[in-house]
Amino acid sequence: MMNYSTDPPSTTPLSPTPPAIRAAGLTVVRGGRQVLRGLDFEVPHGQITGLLGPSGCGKSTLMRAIVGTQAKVTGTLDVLGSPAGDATLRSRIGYVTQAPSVYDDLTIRQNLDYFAAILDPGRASAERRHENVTRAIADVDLTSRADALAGNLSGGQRSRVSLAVALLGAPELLVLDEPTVGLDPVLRRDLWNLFHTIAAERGATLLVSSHVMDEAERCHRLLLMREGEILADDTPDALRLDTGSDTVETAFLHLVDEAIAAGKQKETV
Ligand SMILES: Nc1ncnc2c1ncn2[C@@H]1O[C@H](COP(=O)(O)OP(=O)(O)OP(=O)(O)O)[C@@H](O)[C@H]1O
Repeated sequence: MMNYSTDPPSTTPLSPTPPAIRAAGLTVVRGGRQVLRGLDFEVPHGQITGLLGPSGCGKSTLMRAIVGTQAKVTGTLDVLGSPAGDATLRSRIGYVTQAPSVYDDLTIRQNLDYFAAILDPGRASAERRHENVTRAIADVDLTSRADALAGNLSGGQRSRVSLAVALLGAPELLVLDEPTVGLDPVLRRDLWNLFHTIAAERGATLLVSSHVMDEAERCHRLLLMREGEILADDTPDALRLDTGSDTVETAFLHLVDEAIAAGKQKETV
């Protein structure tokens, strides 16, 4: 096909954006057992990467290693260009664990005011803090409950308060451990829309774990895990195509069967 572009050809090649996360030979030992076994992968910048796999496969452990709270990590793990756990990364990463970390005796707004004051202290930034808190509460659709005590919220609402706390500092990387557990389908859809807005408009990178395979379809890329290993690292479309499957769930099951068969073959050789 002819190229009718009148733009001059670029003389300096564009340097590719470095990945947000890069792991090589990443291993984690917990309770004397290797729970992550020599992982090699990259998470691209500005996209939503889903971390999927059955319960106990190592998703939370991998997230803890990425945010720097996991002990006994060996191999290479670079996050936003620095080694995982580096002190300079603290304000650049938002992390939401499976257990919501909110103060029950404070309202939603008071919880956020408290964390905002830690992130951005001082009288001079009071107005900015107020704006950030109001925006983060609206982001997670809790404006109408802003003055409710956190102790009186449902489980799903409490997880959304934790997510709002993580959004406060406008982090470059958001690490979300099963953020949609216990939420109804409408809220799940709204949260996934919010994740896409955060990636598209703020250029943030999101790593979101789930064991609900239909959420895989909402990600730009997927890391499929099983028993401490990465089974696949690709886009949902490529995974379905490569395995001749209609859904990511069927593709995952196909890959599990392949891995089991390969394991058996190794045993018999
Ligand atoms: N504190 C601990 N001490 C020892 N082993 C642990 C500890 N926490 C988790 N493990 C083990 O590490 C492995 C990975 O656990 P992890 O919590 O990372 O899995 P997961 O994929 O996040 O599971 P889930 O979806 O159920 O949260 C599991 O085999 C688990 O038993």
